[in-house]
Amino acid sequence: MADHTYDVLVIGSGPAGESAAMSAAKSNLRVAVIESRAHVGGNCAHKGTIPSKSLRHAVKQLIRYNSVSLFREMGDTRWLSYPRVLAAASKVIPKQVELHTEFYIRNRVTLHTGMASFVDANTVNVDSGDGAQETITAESIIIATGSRPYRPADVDFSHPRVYDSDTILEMQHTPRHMIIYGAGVIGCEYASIFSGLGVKVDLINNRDRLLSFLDDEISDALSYHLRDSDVTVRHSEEYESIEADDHSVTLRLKSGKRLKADAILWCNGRSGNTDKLNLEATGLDVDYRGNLKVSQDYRTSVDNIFAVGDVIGWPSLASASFDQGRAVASVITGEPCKPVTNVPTGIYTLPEISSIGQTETELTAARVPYEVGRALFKNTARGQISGEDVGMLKILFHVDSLEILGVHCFGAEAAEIVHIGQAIMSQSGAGNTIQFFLDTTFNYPTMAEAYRLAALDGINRINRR
Ligand SMILES: Cc1cc2nc3c(=O)[nH]c(=O)nc-3n(C[C@H](O)[C@H](O)[C@H](O)COP(=O)(O)OP(=O)(O)OC[C@H]3O[C@@H](n4cnc5c(N)ncnc54)[C@H](O)[C@@H]3O)c2cc1C
Ligand SMILES: NC(=O)c1ccc[n+]([C@@H]2O[C@H](COP(=O)([O-])OP(=O)(O)OC[C@H]3O[C@@H](n4cnc5c(N)ncnc54)[C@H](O)[C@@H]3O)[C@@H](O)[C@H]2O)c1
Repeated sequence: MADHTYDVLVIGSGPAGESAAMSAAKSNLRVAVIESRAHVGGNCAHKGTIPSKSLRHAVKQLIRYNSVSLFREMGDTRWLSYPRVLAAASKVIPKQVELHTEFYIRNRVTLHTGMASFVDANTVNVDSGDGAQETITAESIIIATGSRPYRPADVDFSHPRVYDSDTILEMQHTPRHMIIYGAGVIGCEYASIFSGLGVKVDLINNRDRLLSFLDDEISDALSYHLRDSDVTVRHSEEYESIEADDHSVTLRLKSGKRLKADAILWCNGRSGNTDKLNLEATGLDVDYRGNLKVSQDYRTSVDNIFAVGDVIGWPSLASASFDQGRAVASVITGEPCKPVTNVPTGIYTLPEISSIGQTETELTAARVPYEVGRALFKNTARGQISGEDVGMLKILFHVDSLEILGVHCFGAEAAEIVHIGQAIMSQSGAGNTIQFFLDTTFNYPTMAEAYRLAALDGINRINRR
């Protein structure tokens, strides 16, 4: 049994754990990371963000090949199987692992491979699974163990027709018809992926509209485009039972409906990875989803134990997890903590969706006098040239001060485009104004032109009053 002592011990090597470890190491602290998987990168690189975005990219390329008339001179439209697209998409994972492994080497962060469990508030046992055990002590411990798909006990996930967002990355055939249960971000993204491959999709939503945190117009646009891609969205439904046999899977809904398909993808929620940590040894409690509660500076109720990333719940994004990791390292090194707020939304459906700031519904409820400036991608030169002309940029701004209050976008590269608006919104005082887009010369033709068009549209609406 080996013993090690560090200033900071991080459990988990996803975006939250990695950025906490690298930040602490750069402040000359002795840092170690424990990771149960053989490779670093977390669920982000192996099961979540990276494989799903890579799959979606491959599908998008296929759709493009099949829809652009110029390519017809090279041959007929093509169909690719899910395993084939998956194989192409999976190539990015080892590249990610290599990239992230280098960070540990360069920053002299020691990596221990095995399952971590607490012995006490400063001591963690690492079980490598082959009988070897290590004991590690550290002054500060950061829990960054992430999350996994939530699996209700009455659904048989061992059946080869029943998948969740982890096991779908092992599916070795292409269903003709798929049910996606849960229309959160993961469900909507996979609905785009499978419908893009020509799979008939039934998307079951527990709520009465898709992604209800989005601006209504954007949510409606997503519904329209999913329908247009042969996805049947069923709102306000809940499952009664899921039964699978050799030939099909049957989903019974509480409303009395019965749906049959070749496979079902369960996308209804996630649970924090805390069950293996032996938290009893520290006195820490978790909520019913296995998540830890932290204060503004990411400290748990035990003074030297911190938690960041998916294991603390909302917003459960890789983007936010990276920043939470850096923030917690600054707390440990005694610097002021910058809590991670104002996180943009980037949803990689087809079409892509992204937003920052308030929605029309929120502004109306708060009685803020606002105006809307819109630009349709089909009216931009870049959109017309690229053929990616489905989409819209919408800027919400205060009618008196012209302060930008929200930016909502759907269409090609929406997740990139939103950052221009975010940069202006983050300017203090009079720096945050829609006027910026009228006073600044942008490259042409670019999708950024949509900001100028939207600003002109908005200002013209005010001038017409
Ligand atoms: C399908 C899908 C798509 C997504 N797409 C996006 C996206 O487009 N953009 C975005 O910003 N976010 C996205 N997310 C969310 C994003 O992946 C997560 O927010 C992010 O991975 C959380 O990072 P983390 O560091 O908290 O944990 P994770 O990435 O979950 O990593 C935690 C690590 O801890 C390890 N671990 C767990 N328990 C122990 C233990 N006891 N001992 C040792 N090691 C342990 C795990 O093996 C894992 O490697 C997506 C998620 C999913 C599922
Ligand atoms: N592009 C992106 O940014 C992106 C892509 C995919 C996933 N994600 C992140 O992954 C997270 C999970 O997404 P999702 O679509 O699975 O779920 P979701 O958070 O939208 O939840 C779906 C449903 O499951 C329920 N639920 C969640 N956890 C549960 C639990 N442990 N027990 C019981 N019910 C539970 C929720 O209340 C909701 O009704 C999201 O928070 C999202 O931010 C982000």
